[in-house]
Amino acid sequence: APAPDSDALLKFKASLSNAGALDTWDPSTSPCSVENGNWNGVICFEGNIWGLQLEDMDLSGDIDVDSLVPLRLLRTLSFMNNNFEGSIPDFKKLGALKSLYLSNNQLSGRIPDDAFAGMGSLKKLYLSNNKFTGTIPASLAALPRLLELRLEANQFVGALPNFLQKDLKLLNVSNNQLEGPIPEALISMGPTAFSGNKELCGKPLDSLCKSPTTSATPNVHPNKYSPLKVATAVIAFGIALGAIIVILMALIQRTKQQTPQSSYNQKSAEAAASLVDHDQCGSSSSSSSSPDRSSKRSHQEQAGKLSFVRDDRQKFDLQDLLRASAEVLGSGNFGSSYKALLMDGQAVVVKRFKQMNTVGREEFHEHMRRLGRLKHPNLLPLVAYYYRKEEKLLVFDHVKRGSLATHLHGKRSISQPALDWPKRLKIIQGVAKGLAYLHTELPSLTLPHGHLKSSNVLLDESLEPLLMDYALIPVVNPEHAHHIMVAYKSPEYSQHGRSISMKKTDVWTLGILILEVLTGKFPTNYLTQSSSNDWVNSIIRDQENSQLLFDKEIGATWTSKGEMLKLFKIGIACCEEDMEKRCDLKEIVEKIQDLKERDSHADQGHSINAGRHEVDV
Ligand SMILES: Nc1ncnc2c1ncn2[C@@H]1O[C@H](COP(=O)(O)OP(=O)(O)OP(=O)(O)O)[C@@H](O)[C@H]1O
Repeated sequence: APAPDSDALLKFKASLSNAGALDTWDPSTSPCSVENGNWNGVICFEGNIWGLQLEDMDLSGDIDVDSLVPLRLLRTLSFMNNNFEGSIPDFKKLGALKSLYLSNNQLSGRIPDDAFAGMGSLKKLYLSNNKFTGTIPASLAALPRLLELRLEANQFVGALPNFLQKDLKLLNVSNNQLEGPIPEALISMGPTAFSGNKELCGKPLDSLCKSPTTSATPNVHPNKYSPLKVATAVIAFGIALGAIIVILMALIQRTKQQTPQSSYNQKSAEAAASLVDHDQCGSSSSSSSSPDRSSKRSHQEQAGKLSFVRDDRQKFDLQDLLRASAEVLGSGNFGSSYKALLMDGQAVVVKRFKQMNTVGREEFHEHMRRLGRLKHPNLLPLVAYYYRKEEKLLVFDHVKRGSLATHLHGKRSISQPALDWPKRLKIIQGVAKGLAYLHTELPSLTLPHGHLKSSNVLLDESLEPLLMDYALIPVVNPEHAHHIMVAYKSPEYSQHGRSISMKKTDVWTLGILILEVLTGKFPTNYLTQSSSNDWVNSIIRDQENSQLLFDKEIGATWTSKGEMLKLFKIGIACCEEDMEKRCDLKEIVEKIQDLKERDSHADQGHSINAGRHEVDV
C-alpha cells in the first residue's frame, strides 16, 4: 500500500486506547505485503486498502474517522465486538463506504438525522447492540442502495421511518423503544424484526394498532425474545455477514489476480475463487499465478487434488468446483461455506477453514480418514477434503432444506413451514442419536462433537436432522479452538477451554439446543467467551414468571404438553452447571428416546434427578 495509507492506519492505531491486537501494524512493513502477512485486520485489494475488519479485539476509545479519510479506496469497515464509546462519528467523511459494521460496542447518544445523508454506496449498516438513543436517523430511509440494516438492542424511540428501498432485504429494529404502526412496506420482514418494542403495532406483530392512537393492545406479547437474545443473534449474524464481505473482498482480489479474463458470472467467480487460494490452482492457470509464491508450494499442494474419503462418491476436483456456479452460504468464525453446483447437477458445500494450520499433513489426513469412516443417519457425511498448509477445505453434500436455525428463527415459507411438536421431538431425538454415535465411535476425543448448535443441524427432506461440523477439535488450532468451538459455552468450557476432558460439554450444548427448540428463543452468549449459563437461568426465570414457555408455533395439544414439559426438564438437566453432577450423554439420550413411549400425560412426579434445582413446570 502507498505510504500515506500506512500513515493513516498508524494514526488510527495511535488514536485507540487499547491497540494490543494491532501489534502486526509495524511501520517497517507494508499493510498489504503478502510476505509479512497483511497487517492484522487490514483487507487489501491490488495493494490498496479496501477494508478494516477489527473485530473482537478489545479495542476502545473513540473511532477516529478523520485519520481514515486518506484511505480513498476504503469500502468496508467493521469494528464489531469491541468497546468503542462515544457518539457516532461522521462516517460521511468516508463517503464511498459500502458496509459499516459497528454492532456490539458501547456507542451512545442520539444519531443526527443527516448522519448518513449522501452515502449513496452504503449497502449494509449494523449498529445493533449499542446504546444509541433518539429517533432512527431519517437519512437511512433515503439511502438508495441499502440492503441490510440492523438497529436492534439500542434505545431508539419514536416511529419507524418509512423505508421504501425495494432492495432492503434485512431489517431488524427489535428491542428498542419504538412506537407506532409498522409501515406497510416492512410487513414482509416478519415479526422478529420488530419484537421487543412495546409500542410498535400492526402487522406482522400480533398487536393491533388502536386507532387513532398507536399503543399496543395489553394482552398480546409481541416480544418473545429477550434483548440479550437479539443482541446475541445480531453478533452472530453480524460476524457471519461481516466475514463474508471481507472474504469476498480478499477473494475478488485473488480472482482478478488469477483470472483477469474470467468469463463466468462474477458472483460465482468470486465465491468459487475463494474456494482455493490464488496459487493453489497455479498448475492450470499458471499464466496468471504469481511465480514467486507458487514456487514455494510443494507439487502435491499445487495439484488441486481433493482427497475423497468415501468410495461410493463420484469424484471431482478443485477445478470442477471452480467451474461450478457457486454461492456463499454464510460465514462464521470457524470458516466460510459455499454451495457449488457441479456440472452433473450435484450440489456440494465447501467449507473453508482458516484456523486449522497447526496440525501436520499426516495427522490431518488421518483424522479426515477417521471422519470418513463414520456413518450414521444423523450425521452429514464428509465427502472429501483438501489440504494445504495454510488452508483446509472440507466438502459435504448440500442439504436442500437448510439448517434447524433457519427453520426456528427464519421467515416462514412453503419450504420452511413452522415446526410442530412431533417434528421438533423427532429432530431432538435424531440429534441425540447422532451425538451418541459420535461419543461411541470417537471415544478418544476430549469433545466428540464440540460445535453443536442449531445452524450446525441440517434437516433433510423428511426433516431428519443431520449433524455437521462435528469432531473437529483435534485439527483446529489450539489457540483458536477455545474461542470458535462450542458456540454455547458451558461453564467448564468457558473456564478451562479444552484442557480437560469434557465430554459432558456436548451434553450442555444439547441442553441449550433443546431449550432453543422448545422456546423458539435464540441462545445468547453465542460466540462470546462467557458461559451460556445466564441464558439458561433467564429461560428458567421466564418459565417461572409467565406462561410463555413454549414457542407459540409449536401448536401444543394437551397430550403433547406433557412430553414437552419432560423434554424441558431434560434440557435443564443437561444444563446443570456442575459438570460432575450433569448426567452423561448416555443417560440423557435414553431419557429423550423414552419420551414418546412413556405416558405423555402432564408430568406427575416425573423428575430428572441430575438437574439443577427442580424446575416447577
Ligand atoms: N451442507 C450444507 N447444506 C446446506 N446448508 C449448509 C450446509 N453447510 C452449511 N450450511 C449452512 O450455511 C450457513 C453457513 O454455515 P457455516 O458452517 O459456514 O457457518 P455457521 O454454522 O453459521 O458457523 P460456524 O463457522 O461456527 O460453524 C449456515 O446457515 C449453515 O446452516
